[in-house]
Amino acid sequence: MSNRAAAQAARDEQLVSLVNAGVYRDGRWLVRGVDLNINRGEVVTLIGPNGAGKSTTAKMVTGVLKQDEGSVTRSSDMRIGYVPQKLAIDWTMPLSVRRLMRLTGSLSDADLLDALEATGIRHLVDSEVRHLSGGEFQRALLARAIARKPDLMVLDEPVQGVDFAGESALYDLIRSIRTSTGCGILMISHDLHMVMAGTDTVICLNGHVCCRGTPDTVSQSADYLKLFGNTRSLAVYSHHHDHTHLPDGRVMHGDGSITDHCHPDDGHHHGHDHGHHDDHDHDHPVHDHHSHTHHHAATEDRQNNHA
Ligand SMILES: Nc1ncnc2c1ncn2[C@@H]1O[C@H](COP(=O)(O)OP(=O)(O)OP(=O)(O)O)[C@@H](O)[C@H]1O
Repeated sequence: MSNRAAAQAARDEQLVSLVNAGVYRDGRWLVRGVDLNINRGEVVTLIGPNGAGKSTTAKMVTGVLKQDEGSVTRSSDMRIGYVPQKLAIDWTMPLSVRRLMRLTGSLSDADLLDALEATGIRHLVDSEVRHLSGGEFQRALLARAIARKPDLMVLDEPVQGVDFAGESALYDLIRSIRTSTGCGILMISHDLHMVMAGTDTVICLNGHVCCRGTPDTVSQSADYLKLFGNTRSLAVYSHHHDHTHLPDGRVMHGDGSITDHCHPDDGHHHGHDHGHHDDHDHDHPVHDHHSHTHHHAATEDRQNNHA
């Protein structure tokens, strides 16, 4: 059986499932009411603005954060490869790609070189990490994750610091990793951008699930168009939230009107009692929250070192 057929055949195998999952910290819900399944061979992308709960949701998936309500079920022997948004690395110290690959555990030379080969940077194995370009660095992080042959890859902003052409190449690479290994992939992105093309399922978060579906379904759905604009190209390539969560939990829409919910009559708030989402203080658009600054610190450091 070809790799592709094998990946296809295994598609029904569910790797992780979140049902009505939420995380409550410091007196508020960071994210709530998340339903999410990832099957083997499937690419699921979380989109949404800063502070929307994308990383928090990914951490529930990996088990780094435990949900405060709802359920999270993981396939028992699942291996997870995580590509973080930032790395706590001292960029003033010399660090080769080879050592970067082994920072989190031992790895045979063969597996190490195979992974670098798969991401197209085998020739850089002895290069200094701080001298890598943005795209090469992201490839090194991807290689580090796939070297351990994960069942599920979680990629937090995999194209940051990468130019437009490099971004397209990286998404191609991520898709090819999915096809050749059959792993499931959870990606996080700030906006739809190019991520749409290679994604099976898009879940848009804004403290809760705003909308979801295949890229085509999402970009053509009345709900999506209502939320994000009414031209398809705009819908696919740029993602605008047309509402602001006020500190008191109510929602101000683009036209200035204020309601208790983002889109009270369109059926997104399914099943559970989501009304109480908006009873909490999730003022996404206004907080310049520490985690964002924190997350990007290493990238900025790295870029400074490149400068
Ligand atoms: N451990 C924590 N304790 C308290 N608050 C937290 C914690 N982790 C994250 N937050 C807050 O939860 C909210 C969601 O954060 P999260 O990192 O999930 O957002 P995000 O969608 O990934 O954002 P970005 O695009 O900026 O990375 C933010 O307001 C953040 O400050």
